[in-house]
Amino acid sequence: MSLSATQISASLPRIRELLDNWKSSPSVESKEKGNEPKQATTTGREVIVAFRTRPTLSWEAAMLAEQVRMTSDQQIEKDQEESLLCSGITMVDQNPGVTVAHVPTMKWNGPAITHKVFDSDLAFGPRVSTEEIFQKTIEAQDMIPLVLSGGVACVLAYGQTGAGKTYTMTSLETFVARSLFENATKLGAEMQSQVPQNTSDVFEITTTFVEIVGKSVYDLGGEHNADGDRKPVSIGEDKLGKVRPDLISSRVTTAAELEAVIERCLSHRRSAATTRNAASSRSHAILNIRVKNLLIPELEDGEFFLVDLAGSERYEDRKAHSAELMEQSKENNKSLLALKECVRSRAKAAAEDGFVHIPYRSSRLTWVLKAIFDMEETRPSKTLVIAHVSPHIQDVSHSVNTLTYAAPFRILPPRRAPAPYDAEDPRTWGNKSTITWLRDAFKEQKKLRRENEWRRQDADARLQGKCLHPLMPFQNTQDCIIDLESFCPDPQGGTFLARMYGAEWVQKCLKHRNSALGVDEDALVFAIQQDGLSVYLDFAQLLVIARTKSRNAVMKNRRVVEHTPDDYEPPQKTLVERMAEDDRFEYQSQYTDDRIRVIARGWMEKGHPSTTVYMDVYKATVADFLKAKAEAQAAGDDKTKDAEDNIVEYISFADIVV
Ligand SMILES: Nc1ncnc2c1ncn2[C@@H]1O[C@H](COP(=O)(O)OP(=O)(O)OP(=O)(O)O)[C@@H](O)[C@H]1O
Repeated sequence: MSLSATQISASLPRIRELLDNWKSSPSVESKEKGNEPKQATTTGREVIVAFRTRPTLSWEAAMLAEQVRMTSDQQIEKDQEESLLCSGITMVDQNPGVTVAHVPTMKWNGPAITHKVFDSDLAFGPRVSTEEIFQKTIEAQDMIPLVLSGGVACVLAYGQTGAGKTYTMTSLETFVARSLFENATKLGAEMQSQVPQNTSDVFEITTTFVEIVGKSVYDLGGEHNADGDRKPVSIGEDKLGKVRPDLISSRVTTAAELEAVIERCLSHRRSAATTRNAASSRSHAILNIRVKNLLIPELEDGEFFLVDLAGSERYEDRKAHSAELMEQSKENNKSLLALKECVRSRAKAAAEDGFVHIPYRSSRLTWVLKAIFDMEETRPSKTLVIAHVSPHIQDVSHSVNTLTYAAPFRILPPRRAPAPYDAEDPRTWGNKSTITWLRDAFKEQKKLRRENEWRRQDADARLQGKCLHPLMPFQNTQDCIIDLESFCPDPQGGTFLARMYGAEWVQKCLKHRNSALGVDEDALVFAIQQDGLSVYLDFAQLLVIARTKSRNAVMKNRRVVEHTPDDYEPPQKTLVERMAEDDRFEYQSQYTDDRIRVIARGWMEKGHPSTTVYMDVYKATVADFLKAKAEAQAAGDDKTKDAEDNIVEYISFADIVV
C-alpha cells in the first residue's frame, strides 16, 4: 500500500536508510559509472521527451512541517523542519535520460521502497539551468532553423501543479525570442547574395498568445484583458483546414519587441492560489510565433508553439478547491488526456509509417495545436515534451503520474532491414542514385529556363517584326549549378534529402553553388532560388506518392473484425473518457502497446483495497474483462465485489474497435 505525505514524513528515518542502501547497491553504480555514454537516438524523431526535476525551494521545509502538524499529532519544532526534506527522485543518466522515482510503501514488516525506472531522451537534475536545457533541447534539435525554414516546432511543459512549468517556459520563451532573431539574421544573409540591411526584409515575424481556461479560449494579446470583461474566442477551421482563431497578432522586428509582447501577454494570464502553488496557472497558455519567408513566398509559414500546460492535479489536490476551480481542474485533466492521446498517436504515426487516427478535435487544446497533429500537414514538425517533477519524496506519487504520462511519448522507430532499391521511392536510394536523380532534375530545370527565356526573347522580337533563330537542341552538358557531391555527400542518400525542409534545401543549394561556372553571382543566386525550389518540390512529390503507397498497403492489410453477439454497441465515449469525467474514480492509465491499467481509487478511500485490472481497452468486452478478472483472482489479487461491478459498468462503455 502506498503512503500519504504525512505517513512518509513520519517514517523518514527508515526511508532514508532504505534509500542509502539502494544508492550503494552495485546495480546503481554500474548504471551511473559502468556504461559508456550512449547517444540519444533522436535523429529523425518527431517527438523528444525530457524530464526536469526542480530544486528544493527555500520555504518548502516550513510548508511540509505545517502540513504534517495539520494532519497528524506529530510535534515538529522550527529547527527540525529541514529534516523533513528527502529526495524522492534520482537522475541516473542525463543522455539518454534514466530517472528513478522512489515510492515508499507499507508492508507487513514496516516501510519499504519501490524504485520505478523511467526512460527519456534527456533528464535534467535540480542543478541544471534553463539555459542549458535550451541548448540541449531546442538548440540541439535545430528547432529554430526548422521554424525559419517553414516547419512547425512545439514545446509542451507538463507536470504536477508547482513542479516548475511556468518557471521553465518563461525563460525558454526569452531564449527562443533571442535565438530566433540571431538565426534569422544569419539565415537571411545566406539566402541573399548581398547581406540584407534588415532581418525584416527576409522574414516577417508575428506572434499571438492564447489561454485556454476550462472549455473557453481567451486572447491574451489584447489591451483590455482584465478579468470580467474578457470575451472567449471561438475556434474553427477555414476552408483549407487551417485553425486560425480571430486573434490580435503583433508583428515584431527585434528580439526585445518580441520579449516585451510576451511579457505583456503573460501579465494577462489567469492564476489562483492552490494548496500546492501560491500563484498557480489555472490554464493552458499557448504562445505562437509565425515566420513568413518574404524571399520565397511559395513556402508555407513556419510556426513555433510554446505551451505552458495547466498543472495536472490528483483528487487529493482538488479536495480544497471551490466549485469553479474544481470544474476547471476537471476540464484541464480532460484536455491533458486528449493531448496524451494525440502526441502518442503522432509519434506512432511518424515511427511506423502506417495509418494512425489522431483525434485532435477532441479538445480545444489539441485543436489549437492541429498543425503538429494533422496527418495531412505537409510541413515537417518536431515536438519536445518536458515533464516536470518536484524533488521531494512526499510528492513522489504525483511525480510517478507525471513520468508515467510522458515516458510513453518516446517511441523509437522499429529497426527495419534496408528496403530494396525502388526508383519511385527516394527513401530507398543510395548516394549514387540520389546524385544521378539530382543531376537529371537540375538539368531539366536548366532546359526549361532556357526554353522560357527563348520564348520571352522571341515574343519581344516578334513585336519588333523580327524573328529569332530556332532554339538549338539542349546540349547534354554535365555542368550543374550546384556542386552535388557537397550538397549530398557520400554515403548520404534519399533519406538524407527526405529530412530536409524547403528553405533548408534552398539554403544548402545556395551554400554549395557552383561558382566555377563563371556565371554572374547575382544571376546564379536567382537561378538557384528558382531551380532549387522546383527540384525540391519534385522530390517532395515523389516522397508523398511513395509514402501514400506504403500507407495504403498498411490499410489494405488491416484486419476487419466482425462483432459477435457478446459484444456491446460501440458507445460515443471511450472508457478512459468516461472515467476522466467521473469524480468517483481517480485512475491512472498507462499505455503499453494499447493496454491500459485501471485503478479504482474511489473504492480504496472507502476502505476497500485497490482494484487493478489490466485490459486491452480498444478491444474490451465484458467477456474479456471477466477473463482478466478470473486470471487476477487465480493469481491471488485482492478485490472487492463492488469495485468489480463498477469496473464492469465502465468497461461496458468502452469502444469496441480494432
Ligand atoms: N528550476 C527552478 N529553479 C528555481 N525555482 C524554481 C524552479 N522551478 C520552479 N521554481 C519555483 O517553484 C515555484 C512553482 O513554480 P511554477 O509556478 O513554475 O510551477 P507550475 O508547474 O507552473 O505550477 P502551476 O501548474 O500551478 O502553475 C515558483 O516559485 C518557481 O519560482
